[in-house]
Amino acid sequence: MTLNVTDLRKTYESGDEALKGVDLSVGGSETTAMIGPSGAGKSTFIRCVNRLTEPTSGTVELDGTDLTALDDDGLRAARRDIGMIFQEYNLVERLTVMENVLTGRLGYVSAWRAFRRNFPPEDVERAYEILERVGLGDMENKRVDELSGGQRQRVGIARAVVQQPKILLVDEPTSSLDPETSNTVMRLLTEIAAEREVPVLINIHEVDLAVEHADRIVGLHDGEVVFEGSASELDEGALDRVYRGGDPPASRGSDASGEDAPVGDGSDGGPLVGDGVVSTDGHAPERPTSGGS
Ligand SMILES: Nc1ncnc2c1ncn2[C@@H]1O[C@H](COP(=O)(O)OP(=O)(O)OP(=O)(O)O)[C@@H](O)[C@H]1O
Repeated sequence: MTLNVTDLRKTYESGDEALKGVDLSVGGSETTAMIGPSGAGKSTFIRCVNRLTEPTSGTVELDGTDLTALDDDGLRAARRDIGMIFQEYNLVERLTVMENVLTGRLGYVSAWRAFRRNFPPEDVERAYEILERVGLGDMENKRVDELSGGQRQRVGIARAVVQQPKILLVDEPTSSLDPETSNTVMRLLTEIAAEREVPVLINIHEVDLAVEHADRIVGLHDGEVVFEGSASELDEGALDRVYRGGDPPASRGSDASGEDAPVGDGSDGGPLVGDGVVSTDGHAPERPTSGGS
């Protein structure tokens, strides 16, 4: 499975240019982390990939099919192949863990079966297996509103995986989790990518988590990719470009080691890392006054 994004642009109705021509390929069972300061365009990018937000121009090819050219039916079918672990695709609070996971199969069963909650036995079996895999083996009957943040995120992962997607898109999976749980969730995502041989694209604030878990890091600044490489290549210069829009280096050199993780205490305006909470460029992105699209 390969996702090929070419020259993706998004200008909101407000005139805000959130993406200014982004190219990105993701494939194999690779975990790609997208980092960048608040307002860089990370969420816009991931939402444009599955067209929750309509891109202004550019192409998004999933195994050769351009998603931007699909009509509603085509898009609905294509979205079966995209597992989404998104904040706003949140869980249904009053339903059980199992019921939430099975909603991942909704794209495959008829509306009537879904309404009756009458899922095929193989779907139920698959849901049990996945719950076991994410460490919620005995929790299928718990209501989601009784779970911890980490457990909820695991339900979200199980729900995306039960769909048997060809790619996983993940938006800020750890933003409300403590550091230890964040690590566990990131590890789970990368392991599942390897086991199921699907690529994972993760938007993540915390640079240290990206460095530790991702195979590849993509840095966005102001709607443009300003870094792409391995964790060890993410040196001070690269971080400066990502978080402060510094100039690209004349010649590309890398002397950063993996253990010398490029993290800071935020005092220099750079990424603040260490307690699971990151302040990026020190100020929130300006919201357009018109409300936008
Ligand atoms: N619905 C919208 N309407 C208008 N402008 C928007 C909308 N959503 C985002 N923007 C603008 O687009 C730019 C990119 O925002 P986006 O949310 O994609 O960034 P981000 O990197 O995900 O930031 P964060 O890490 O804070 O979530 C920002 O300038 C933002 O104000």
